Amino acid sequence: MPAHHLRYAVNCSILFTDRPLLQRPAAAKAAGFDAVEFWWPFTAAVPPDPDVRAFVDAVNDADVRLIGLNFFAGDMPGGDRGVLSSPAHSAEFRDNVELVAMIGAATGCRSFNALYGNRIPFITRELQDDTAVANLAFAANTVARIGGTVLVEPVSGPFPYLLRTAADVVAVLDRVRTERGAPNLALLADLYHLTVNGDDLSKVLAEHLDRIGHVQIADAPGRHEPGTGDIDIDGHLSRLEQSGYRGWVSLEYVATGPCFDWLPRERRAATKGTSA
Ligand SMILES: O=C(O)C(=O)CO
Repeated sequence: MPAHHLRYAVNCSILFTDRPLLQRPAAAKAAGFDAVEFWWPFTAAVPPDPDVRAFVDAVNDADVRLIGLNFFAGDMPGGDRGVLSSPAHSAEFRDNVELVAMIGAATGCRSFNALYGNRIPFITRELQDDTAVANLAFAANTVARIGGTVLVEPVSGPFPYLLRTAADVVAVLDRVRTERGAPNLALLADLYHLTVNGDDLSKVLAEHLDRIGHVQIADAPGRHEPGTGDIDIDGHLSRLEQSGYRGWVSLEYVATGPCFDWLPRERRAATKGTSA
């Protein structure tokens, strides 16, 4: 049994992948959870209305709460990890932001993850960073209308993703706040990505506690369920709770077997109506 009382949610883009996407919120409910999150669930940045309605209905009909949603992030299976810093994608991203805010209004979701993007050949890093800052400010101002927060995440992996550490992300958040006056942005602390990228988890969680808006977990190496690797996940979550973190902890791992055997059923449900 986990030693902390933080609330869990299931990432339905990486778990329950043996089922069609629209069945996953109900599968999460049947497994005992009542909070879910998704990466952008469509191929297009702005899919047809009936597809969006079907997604919203799948969440609401399953009686689960959508607590996190990624903005459109490009061709993820093809290696893209976000379009925030891509000048060629800015218009598409901003159209997506408007739609995400509508989905937030329809579901109650208030946390939205913006992947920064990979290094793009033949344009300067400065142009990518300036583009990302402008797009983040746009996203933050748009979701502010529904009381939303934009999350930014360090990501690991073989692609040239531009933000690898918590300090990289915090520097961007500071820039958006200072230059654009947008306060509703936060660090998404994914314990797996941070570890793989060489960040010192204890230091990051202590130093940036006040900037953390969301936490995701998977063990490392492997990105599998807690207990399959070397991260002291329970210890870090307990210290986070003791330090005052009250947000969600999302399960974002590739399951090696029965997905949730490590987590007693009575610890899966979160009290609906509480917010983070
Ligand atoms: O692409 C990933 O690994 C992510 O965590 C996206 O949110």
